[in-house]
Parts: sequence; C-alpha cells; structure tokens
Amino acid sequence: MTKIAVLGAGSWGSVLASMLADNGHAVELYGNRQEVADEINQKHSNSRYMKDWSMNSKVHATLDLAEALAGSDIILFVLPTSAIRSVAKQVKAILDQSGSKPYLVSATKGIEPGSKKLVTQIFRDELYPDNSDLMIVLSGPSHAENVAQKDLTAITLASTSLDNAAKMQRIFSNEYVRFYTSNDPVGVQVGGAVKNVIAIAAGMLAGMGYGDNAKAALMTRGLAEITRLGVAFGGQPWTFSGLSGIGDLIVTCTSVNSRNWRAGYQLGQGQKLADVLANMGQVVEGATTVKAVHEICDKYSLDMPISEAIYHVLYEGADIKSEIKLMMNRQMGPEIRI
Ligand SMILES: NC(=O)C1=CN([C@@H]2O[C@H](COP(=O)(O)OP(=O)(O)OC[C@H]3O[C@@H](n4cnc5c(N)ncnc54)[C@H](OP(=O)(O)O)[C@@H]3O)[C@@H](O)[C@H]2O)C=CC1
Ligand SMILES: O=C(CO)COP(=O)(O)O
Repeated sequence: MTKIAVLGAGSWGSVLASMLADNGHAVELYGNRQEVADEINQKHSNSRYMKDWSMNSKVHATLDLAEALAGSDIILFVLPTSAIRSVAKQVKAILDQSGSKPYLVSATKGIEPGSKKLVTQIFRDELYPDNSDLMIVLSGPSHAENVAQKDLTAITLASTSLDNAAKMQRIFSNEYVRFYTSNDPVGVQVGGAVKNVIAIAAGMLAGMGYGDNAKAALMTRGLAEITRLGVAFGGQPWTFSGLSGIGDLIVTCTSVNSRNWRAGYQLGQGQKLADVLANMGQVVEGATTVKAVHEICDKYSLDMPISEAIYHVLYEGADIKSEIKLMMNRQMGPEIRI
C-alpha cells in the first residue's frame, strides 16, 4: 500500500484523494478549512467544492501539514498556483526533520507571475534543487466533476524520469482513468496552464453571442500560442497535440464545468472581474496565469495576441469588442510560422 499526502482539499484534490483511496492507497488530505475537514471525516462529502457527491470513506482530512506528510511516499500538490511556493516551503521544513524524500506530483495548472515559473521549477527552488526526476506532472482533460462520477478520463503523467512517470501510472490508474506517460514535464505544464487563458477567451465569445466558427478559430489559434510559449520554454512541439495540450484545451473551452470558461462567459456578459472572481468561490487559474504570460511575452518578445488581449481586458480596462476588432485587423500572414 502506498501512502499519499494530497495537498489541497478543494474540488480536484478531494476527487483525486477519493480516487486514490478507491485504488487501495492510504490517503491523507490536507486542507485549510476546519469545516471542510470535519465534513470529509464525518460525512465523507465536501459540499463546498463538490455538490451531491460522496467520497471514499477511507480518506482522512487534516489541517495539520506534518500529520498529512508523515510517512508519505508521494506528495500530490493540488493547490492553486498562488499557494504552491508558500506550502512548498512548509513541506521542506517538515521533510528536513524526517529526512525523507517522497515523490512530488503536481496536479496544479498555472504559471507564477513575477518569477514566471512552472510548478516543477518552484519545487526545484523550494524543495529538491538537485532532483527533477522525483517530480511528476499530472495534467490532461479532467474535470473533477466527471472523475467524481467515474466517467472515462485520460490523463498524462510527465517526468524527466520515464521510470518514475511509469511508477505513478501504476499507482494512479484504474478502470475509469487511464494514464499515459511523457518525458516532457515542461510542455505538459505549459499546455495545462495556458489553456486556462484561452478558455477565458472562449467563455467571453460565448457570453457575447459569437458562434461555433469563432470558437474553433479561437481554439486553433490559441493552440498556436500555447505551442509558441511551450517551445520557447523548452517543451517538445508534439506534446501540444496530446492530452495535456489540445485535449485539455478542448475540454476547458467547451465545458460548463470549467471555472475559466464560466468566468469568461460572465465577463462577456458585462460583469466585472472582481465580482466574477469573488462569486466563483474557487480558483480561476487563467486570471493569474495571464499575468505571467504577459510578462513572458514582454521578456521574450513572443507574439501571443489572444493571451495579450485577455490581459488587456482583465487588467488594463480594455473593451472586449475593441480587442476583437484589433485582432481581426492584425497584419495578415501565413497560418504556420516555423
Ligand atoms: N477542478 C478541476 O476540475 C481541476 C483542477 N485542476 C487544477 O488543480 C488546482 C486546484 O484546483 P481546484 O481543486 O479545482 O481548486 P478549488 O478552488 O476547488 O480548491 C483549491 C483549494 O486549495 C485551498 N487552498 C488555497 N490556498 C491554500 C493554502 N495555502 N493551504 C492549503 N489550502 C489552500 C483552497 O482553499 P480556499 O477556498 O480557502 O482558498 C481550496 O480549498 C488548480 O491549479 C486547477 O487548475 C486541474 C485539473 C482539474
Ligand atoms: O483543468 C481543468 C480540466 O482539465 C479544469 O479547468 P477549470 O479550472 O477551468 O475548471
């Protein structure tokens, strides 16, 4: 039996914790809300983040990080990107005392503004400066709501060590979630992070009444932007035609389960960003990652007009219709730039 500490008792953390307990592993779920932990331990549900769902009764929730980490073989991070660095620092202090070196798996999808770093780069800063092989990225088209219902799902596990990705594949897989391995953690993380920005744009188009052609154009040109940034970061171009690239882009741009899509939809209907984020009650990663993408475009002179338009609308008061007009009137050129 593998001992797994899942950090983040929101929607995805709870569902992954329950799935891993279904697979027969011992799971400790670390959260930051006493009422959520009490409900998980006493009623085996998490109604704040996952309505009408019963989780595996063997999952134990705690607000004590040291208790969650004790004896763990794997630490699965399912926190918002904004919390990764501070929690990683706390994890480091606890691991230093025990001397253990568990695998670090990240299910978080985002890029940290300021540092412009991916989650595994934050792990290197704060936890294991010399051992990327112990870091594995879990990413793909996987809304928590669907996995909770045991709907069929396929997800990528990526690591610089394919052996370690394959170890996680054996631990995570079951009859309803199929995991594939990859040796491109950078490309997999960029796909998972930047698709959230494109999903906000997809929601905006829907909220403004644009149709299927607009959605398809946005997703295709969005994938070109994701690939451009991913390759600039050192990712492999073919990763973006996989589950963590186009796969996750499809599900996030077309599903009402997506918080990023729903945020975009509400913005497209004229609501204010602050109200949309406050009412969501859950993380909208694209709204933060777009800041990092803007900084990356600036620093590396990358051409990412859709992502930049979302940044202008969210943080510079630009009007969505004017941004669309600007994009439609950009200098014309070839579809593929090599
Ligand atoms: N939901 C999904 O379907 C999927 C989500 N993901 C990714 O997983 C990550 C988490 O998303 P998700 O679970 O949906 O988000 P939620 O908003 O549902 O939950 C996040 C949880 O983390 C908690 N949290 C925030 N900061 C801390 C902290 N410092 N210490 C402990 N807990 C903290 C939040 O608490 P509070 O509410 O108090 O802030 C909340 O309980 C994101 O990067 C997301 O992109 C990936 C695939 C699927
Ligand atoms: O990453 C996800 C599905 O794969 C979840 O997307 P949202 O954060 O937009 O809900």
